[in-house]
Amino acid sequence: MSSSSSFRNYRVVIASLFLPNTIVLGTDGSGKSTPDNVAPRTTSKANGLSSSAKPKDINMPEVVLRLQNDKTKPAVLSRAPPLKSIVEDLRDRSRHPTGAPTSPVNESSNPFSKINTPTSMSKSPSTTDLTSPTKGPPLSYRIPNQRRLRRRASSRSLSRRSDHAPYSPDLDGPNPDFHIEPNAHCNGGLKNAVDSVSFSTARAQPRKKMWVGTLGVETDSWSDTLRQRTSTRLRAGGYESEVVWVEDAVFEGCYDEFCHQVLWPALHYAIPDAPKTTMFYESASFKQYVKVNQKFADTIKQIWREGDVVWVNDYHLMLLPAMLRAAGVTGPIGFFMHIAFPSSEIFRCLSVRDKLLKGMLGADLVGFQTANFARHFRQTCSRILAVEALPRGIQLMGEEEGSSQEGKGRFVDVGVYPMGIDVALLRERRREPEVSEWIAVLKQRYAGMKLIVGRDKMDEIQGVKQKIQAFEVFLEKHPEYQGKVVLIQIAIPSNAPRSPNTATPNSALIDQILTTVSSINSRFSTLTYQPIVFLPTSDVTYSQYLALLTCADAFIVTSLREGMALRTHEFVVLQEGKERGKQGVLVLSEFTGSWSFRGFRSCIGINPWDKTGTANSIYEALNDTCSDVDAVEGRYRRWEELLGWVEEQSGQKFVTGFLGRCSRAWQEHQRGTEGGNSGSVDVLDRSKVGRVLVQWRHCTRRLVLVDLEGTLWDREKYRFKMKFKKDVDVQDPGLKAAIEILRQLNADKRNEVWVLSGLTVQGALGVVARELPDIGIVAENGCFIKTRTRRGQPSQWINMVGNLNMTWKSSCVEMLNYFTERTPNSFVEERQTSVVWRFWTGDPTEDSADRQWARRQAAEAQNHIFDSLGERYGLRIIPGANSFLVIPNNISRSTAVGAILHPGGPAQAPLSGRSAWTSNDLAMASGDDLECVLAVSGDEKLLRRLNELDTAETCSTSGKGTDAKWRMDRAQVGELLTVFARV
Ligand SMILES: O=P(O)(O)OC[C@H]1O[C@H](O[C@H]2O[C@H](CO)[C@@H](O)[C@H](O)[C@H]2O)[C@H](O)[C@@H](O)[C@@H]1O
Repeated sequence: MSSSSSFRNYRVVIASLFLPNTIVLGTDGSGKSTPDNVAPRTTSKANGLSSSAKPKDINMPEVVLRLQNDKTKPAVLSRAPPLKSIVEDLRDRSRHPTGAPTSPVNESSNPFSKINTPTSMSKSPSTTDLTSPTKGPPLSYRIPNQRRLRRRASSRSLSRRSDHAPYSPDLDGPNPDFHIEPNAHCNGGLKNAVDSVSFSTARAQPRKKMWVGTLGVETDSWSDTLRQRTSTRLRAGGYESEVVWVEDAVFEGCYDEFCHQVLWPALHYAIPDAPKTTMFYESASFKQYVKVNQKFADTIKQIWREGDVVWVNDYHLMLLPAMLRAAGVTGPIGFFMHIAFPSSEIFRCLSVRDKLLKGMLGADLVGFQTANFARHFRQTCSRILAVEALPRGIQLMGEEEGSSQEGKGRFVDVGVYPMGIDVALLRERRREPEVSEWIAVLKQRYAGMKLIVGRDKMDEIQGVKQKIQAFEVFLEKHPEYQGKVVLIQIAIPSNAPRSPNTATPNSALIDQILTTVSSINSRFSTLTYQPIVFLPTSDVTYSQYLALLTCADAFIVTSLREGMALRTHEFVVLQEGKERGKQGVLVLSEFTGSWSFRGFRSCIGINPWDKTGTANSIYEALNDTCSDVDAVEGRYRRWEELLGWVEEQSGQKFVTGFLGRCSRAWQEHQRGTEGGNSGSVDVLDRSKVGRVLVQWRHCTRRLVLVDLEGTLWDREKYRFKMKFKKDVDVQDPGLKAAIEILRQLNADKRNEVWVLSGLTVQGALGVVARELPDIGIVAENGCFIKTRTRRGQPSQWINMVGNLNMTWKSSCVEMLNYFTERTPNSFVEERQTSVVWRFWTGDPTEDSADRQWARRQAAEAQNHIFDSLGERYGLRIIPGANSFLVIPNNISRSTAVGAILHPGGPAQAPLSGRSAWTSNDLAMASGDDLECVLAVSGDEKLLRRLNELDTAETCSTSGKGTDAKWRMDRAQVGELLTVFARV
């Protein structure tokens, strides 16, 4: 695949831990199984919307809730039970000691009730009937000790069919029945976003997709035949899924332990509570994590074909990109992190930090939900792996200077791709009659009351405890709201471990939350009022959920950290159609991805750690009586702004933006890879130089621009040999050889030679200037230009940056002195307008602990300088293998060359009254006679700029990704320039 046109037909392989659909053994509710030879349910597309058969999990990214089947819908709704008093309710409960919910929801028909909800919650007296605000948990309710939330505990179990007649699948039989159902565990946000994109019609969009993932059920006991039959069924059109088969125990170690107990908290910035949580940052289950990732790599390798784009999703698969590369996947690979990414100070606590980062860096593009997460990732890579972090991504160093692989590093793009929802589909869903019916029921039940709604996972990260506590403070501070406001909190089971004997932090937390809920309810309840209604997700249908969001006066998210928070986007859309100014208010934690977008600043932001502040915000959200025109208008405008952003940041934009960039990044990286597949950047060597010489030979005017150190002159080698003694450069035979080549080039009157350097005007450049007075020199990366001597006019050094604020230099040197003290044999080189830190003066090919230490120090130093001075003074840092340079942003060789080429530029030679370049020949100013430019440089910016000239032959010597027309091996620069000098 060498051109972008190939991408019009590409297939996207979406790797995500769970497939969108799963296999359930036995027949479905209607007694049907899914025959092997019948076409699967198809997903028809109309206006880009999925109209796949129900039940479907639309816009439920945080947990998959399903529509209830027909049994639960209008018939029940239209006969909603009469409003009962708490006395009646308690009487009912005493008749039904299990506390089984009496809501219209037919729980048995909700297959997710047995998956996402622990028995302890789904059957506990804490569950309550949505339609009855007066009902609730008995005040003394507590979770029994043995209860634990086991998020996926039953997910891989075969006993999911409790809603039907007992079923014992005959797994040994030749053809056990099975059917296909939506997978409760798949990332609903991702699935909805992918489904919102047309994979067949649009140009420059993927034509096909293939999901790769696990089923989310236990499969150890499945025969090979059953595996084959189910794999074949899911592969077919309509499902387009490839199953990754993982042993149950391996999956459990990977998912329940490593993902949920190590990665989940760490990536959400949770500090280990050592020594209580011994497994927090170090876990033997990493081995299982590796195995699961490897299974994915093996499976993808089998189906991967040229032209595919592989899209790896989320923290469960951080090792996969590098494994795919190792397995020989040569096409584009993208990695998207759906959850948060912490600062390096937290990430560095993970014992397997290097492996995880290197795994992700196997991708061409690594995407995050917010700029902060992306920045953390870049800094973490730079600090932990000592690689170069640039605003656009990570430059991997490749091999060290001097080795045969020197400079052959790879670039990994890092970008921000905020996830969004499928707004059109949500609107379609809310128009369904049962949603309206539930809206009517809720309005009647909660008439005269303010409704606050929340839906969160029951773990430390999503801050339910903080929310409940803040709500209590609110009721205390504003007694006028007692009896008038209800918080309906939908609880998603948390990521608790499976081990039956472990008392987990989560079970303690849930205990704490439910105790607090009980205590608040006992404090503020009356005969007809209960302030908090606590519901497990399994007790809420999707229609009820949409109705709740529609009726809510406020929606509150108190996450302590979160990747995005798409439920808030749903809330915003569902406020549509309300009377102007009556839209509900969003109260949103500042620590969510959603909050970090400008478009979301119209909500009420809260710090969830600040209970009083949150309580005040609840008051603010509810107290907006909309009585005066300004308030009405203000409320409406705020909601309108939120809606604008939700529409703008759609799921479709997320998918097409990420995949489009991933393909382009891969193409760019191909160009930058020596001998890359695209073949678009040829190596200019002896065999090909003839192609350039054809034109060169006939030019009467040639501009030669060549980098000195690192390109024409291997300075470091000699300096190392001479132990970096002062003024050693001027005696270097390599410098003399370089001067000789420049002399030969300059001897031809048709050539105007310019040397480009990062060195100061003294030292080596002083020697060049003395030996070759009539060539031009750019020193200190563009800070100084020495004009050429021609026609008797003396040359002179021009300061290009006389007006620049250089106060940053002393602070920078001070910081570097600190690092120098800790890094043996390092030193600071202060230049006029830049500072260099040489952190390694030993053997450049050495890979010792000392050198690694020096590189880590360098990464650390770069980050300190960048964070404290970079933005303030507009500095950039250019890292090298053994040193890095700190220089103002607006100084570059490219700018200097611009000044040389531009007649009115600052390099205008004062004596000639013309620009440095045109001083020799006015005709050049018009470009008429500018027949040929030869540029040999490692400066990509400069080469790109020169590419704009038709007559330029640009050659990159950096070994990195390049837009130059040619690549040139540094070792051959002298020899090739001699060829040019002779023609
Ligand atoms: O619980 P897991 O199976 O380990 O999955 C983690 C969560 O993934 C999804 O949420 C994340 O992605 C969402 C969409 O990009 C984003 O809005 C959210 O903030 C992320 O946490 C999934 O929706 C959750 O149910 C999973 O718990």
